[in-house]
Amino acid sequence: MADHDKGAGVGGAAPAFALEVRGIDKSFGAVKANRDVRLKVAKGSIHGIIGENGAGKSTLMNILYGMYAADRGEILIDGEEVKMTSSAVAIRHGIGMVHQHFMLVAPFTVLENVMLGAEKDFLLKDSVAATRELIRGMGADYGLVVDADAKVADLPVGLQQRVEIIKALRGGAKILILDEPTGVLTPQETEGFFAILRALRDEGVTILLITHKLQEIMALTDRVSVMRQGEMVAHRATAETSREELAELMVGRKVLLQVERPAVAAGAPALRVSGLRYSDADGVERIKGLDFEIRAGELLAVAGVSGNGQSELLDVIAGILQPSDGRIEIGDVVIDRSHPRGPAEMRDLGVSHVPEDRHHRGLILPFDAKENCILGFQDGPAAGAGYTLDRAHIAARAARHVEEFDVRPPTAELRAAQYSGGNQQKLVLAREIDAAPKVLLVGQPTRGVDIGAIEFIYKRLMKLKAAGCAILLVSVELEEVLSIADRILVMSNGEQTGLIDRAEADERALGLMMAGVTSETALEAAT
Ligand SMILES: Nc1ncnc2c1ncn2[C@@H]1O[C@H](COP(=O)(O)OP(=O)(O)OP(=O)(O)O)[C@@H](O)[C@H]1O
Repeated sequence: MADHDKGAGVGGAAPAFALEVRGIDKSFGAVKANRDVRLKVAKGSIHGIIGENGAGKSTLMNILYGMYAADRGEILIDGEEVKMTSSAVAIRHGIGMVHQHFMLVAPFTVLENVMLGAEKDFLLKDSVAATRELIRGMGADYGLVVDADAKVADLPVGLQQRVEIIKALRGGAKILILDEPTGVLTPQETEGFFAILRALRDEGVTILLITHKLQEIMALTDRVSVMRQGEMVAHRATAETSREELAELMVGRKVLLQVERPAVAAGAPALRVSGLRYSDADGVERIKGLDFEIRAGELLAVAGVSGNGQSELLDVIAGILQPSDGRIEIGDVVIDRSHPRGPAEMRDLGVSHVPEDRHHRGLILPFDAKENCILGFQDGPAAGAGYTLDRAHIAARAARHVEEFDVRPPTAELRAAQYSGGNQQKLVLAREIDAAPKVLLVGQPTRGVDIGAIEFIYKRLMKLKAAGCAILLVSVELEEVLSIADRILVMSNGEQTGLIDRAEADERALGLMMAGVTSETALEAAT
């Protein structure tokens, strides 16, 4: 085991460990997801767990939470060994977990969700009043403020996450596991979330945080452990390491934390959007008049707090939603209310789409990677004679995607659900980029993706740009927007508050525009 620990135990009494893991092994068929994993987590600390996609982080957390049985190894809580045979056992021992994909019941209220599953326990007596009091207390003590009577479906993701945390803590959890908690949060929500975690730590809660964002590790954690290919390869005190060192420990080589943007001379307009409006089924106007164009070889990034119309913009251009007013032009083809086009027709015009939600839109999780690699392309060369599919073509195509996009494990035989999050994202990107699109629509391309894969995805996007593709990218990550965009469109409440060159932009000005300030005022205020 390559367990080189630096900066541990600086004199004084031996630290108390809330959690200790010894020699955990776990295989899925031939895949060794965890190998002799060892970990010690100090009480009342925030401990980061990092590693590439597929390194085995979620597997380890699922074992700690009793969702998977380890093949071998021990788990100690407060120094006592516990057989984690189910989540109920984990919860009884004070472990709470917030999953990457929330597990709330959308039509229920916050209160109902917090009660769900605990009806028999502490909430049985006078349960509604007790739960209401619990939610109020969590707000007062930790900043987990949320309206108990709001319907979960109506809450922004940041508040839904608070509900998940309240649920995880409701039985008095002392160890909180968070799997990629900020992947879906806006920068503003992330700040609030950090404050909550610090408040919890100050109250003695031990937090295990899985994240791909090294700046979060640096800003928030006390210690950090690195996993690679199923093993724990290093442990560090956060104060004694750097983003660069952590990136290298994770990937096993130096990683470029900056993207090289090739100088591409922009060509003819490939996508033009004028006076675009969209109203949803309830008549609420989500897009309120957008005007922009993207030339061949250009990358336009849409920045904004999520829920400000960006998702709808991608869906309207992809042909999933129809505009209520205005027009879209792809080359010389016009799409408007009287000339609507569906997703298949947009694809035929050369528009590829990497949707924001890979689980619901990008993949069919029970299908294998081969089947997923032809979604939307089943009528092209993948089609065999009559109503059949050309299996040999599909297998070759999937194998190419796996190879070119470095999908791990390197096989197209698994069901999409069995790949780790980042590898699922690579499968979607591979399918859409392989179509050599004229226009690529991408939503949150690096959500849940590790640092090596981010570097790779950016390179592929730059290559596509160099080949003359016009790219429209939606991202809540300002760092991402600033590092890869040529121009930036800012949306706030469905309106276009700015369209500026990247060279003119900085985080402050963008933040102001995202809050609804127009670009002239924002740029002036930022200088
Ligand atoms: N239920 C499963 N069945 C089969 N293989 C699985 C299953 N869950 C995980 N694996 C495999 O185990 C390995 C570790 O996956 P895991 O999800 O733990 O990685 P991770 O570090 O959390 O990755 P990511 O950062 O992408 O979420 C991967 O190779 C994955 O394909």
